[in-house]
Parts: sequence; structure tokens; C-alpha cells
Amino acid sequence: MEMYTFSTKEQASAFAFELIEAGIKNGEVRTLGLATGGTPDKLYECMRKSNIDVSEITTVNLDEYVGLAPENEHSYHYYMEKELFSHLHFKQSYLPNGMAANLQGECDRYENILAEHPVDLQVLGIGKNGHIGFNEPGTSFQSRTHIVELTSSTREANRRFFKREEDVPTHAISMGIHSIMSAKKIVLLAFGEEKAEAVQQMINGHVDEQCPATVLQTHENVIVITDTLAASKIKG
Ligand SMILES: N[C@@H]1[C@@H](O)[C@H](O)[C@@H](COP(=O)(O)O)O[C@@H]1O
Repeated sequence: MEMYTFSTKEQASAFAFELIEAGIKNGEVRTLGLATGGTPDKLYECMRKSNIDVSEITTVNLDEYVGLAPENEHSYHYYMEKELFSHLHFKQSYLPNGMAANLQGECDRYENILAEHPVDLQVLGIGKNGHIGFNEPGTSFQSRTHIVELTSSTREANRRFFKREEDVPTHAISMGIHSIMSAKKIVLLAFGEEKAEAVQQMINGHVDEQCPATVLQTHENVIVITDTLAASKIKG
């Protein structure tokens, strides 16, 4: 893993943007994997403010809550539309459909989309418990797009986006760990002290399904970009 640490999230996000922009301009990135949550918001701000031409770029998102429609302001469809898609016009953009009547069928459909559009660069965040996408501790490293039951720790972490605790969905559709690892390049962002333990585990820990992000140690092209706080517990 290559690692870059910056004093602030803003600086780190600007650096991540430069990497993505360079990849798009030199033609290496034709399919861009995107993440949601608080972590990539400054990166998306950099993208919005740029004049980057993404008209030939396809995007695929990591995950979506089960039971939230695209017009629901808590859905990841809504988040992506607001942060990026209503500003930059990509060739096409895919997210899992959390409203699908047949959820397993939706997982299979999404895996087929990924097969048709292999991800050149995947943007990732990390959960406090080391999850990537919505792949919670214990998820098989061989997993493909699947239905996930969210842990109480993840529901609690995402509670801040919802009015009431009972509004936080219990399930999500997420690219699996195998799906994520199929990306040619992965750029993982982590900010703030609350991510320091997970980042330390990801880098120093044994590769173990109990900490999904440790699998990234086995990927040959991972760039980790953090602020000082998120890097503060790394040993060695
Ligand atoms: N499913 C998302 C992940 O894609 C995200 O990377 C992670 C961290 O979230 P945040 O960036 O808000 O800290 O957990 C969320 O639940």
C-alpha cells in the first residue's frame, strides 16, 4: 500500500482529486467506482468545481440501503445526485436498486454491470469497525454483490444522517469484497480520529475477515490517503 498523509481533509481530498483527474485525462480511468458517506464529500466538491470532462466516464457505486427510493434524501442515489451527478455529466452511472422486489436478482444484475464495466479506480472509505462498502466484519473475502444486515455499530455511525433511530435502514445491498478487490486501483480515504483504529488495523493488522479492510494488503495497487488524525495510531 502506498500511503499519503496530509494535515487536513481538504488537502488530502485535493490530492485524491488530482490522482483521479490524472487517471481520467490519461485514459487509464474509464470506469470510476464511487463511495458515499461523509468521507468523500470534499473530494466531490473538488470534482464539482473542476471543469473535468467526464462525458466518457462510467460510474458504479459501492452500495445502497434496502428500502430507500432514489428520491428519499437518505438514499445513496439521492446523495450522489446532489453531490455529483447533477453537476457533472457522466456517460452513465450505476447504483444498486434498494427498492428491487427481487433483491437477490438485483445483486446478480449488479454483478453483471460490474463485469461489463470493470472498475479502473475505486474510491473507498472505511467504517470504524473496518468495513469497506457495507461489508461488515466476518464477510467472506470471496463475496460478490450481496444483501447485508448492518451491524449496530454501522447503524449507529450512520444515525447522524437520519432524524430518528428507527429510520436507519437495517439492510443494504453492497458490492462484495471480491467485487471491490477486482478494481485495478483503489484509493482509500480516511479522516478523523474516529477512523484511526480502523486505519491502524488495516495497515498493521493480520489479514483477517474480522477486519474487512485488511484484505487491501493483498491488492497490488492501493493508495491510502488520510489526514494526520486518521494516521495517528499506525505503528512503524
Ligand atoms: N457504506 C458506507 C461506506 O461506503 C463508508 O465508506 C463508511 C464510512 O462512512 P463515513 O464516510 O460517513 O465515515 O461507512 C458507510 O456506512
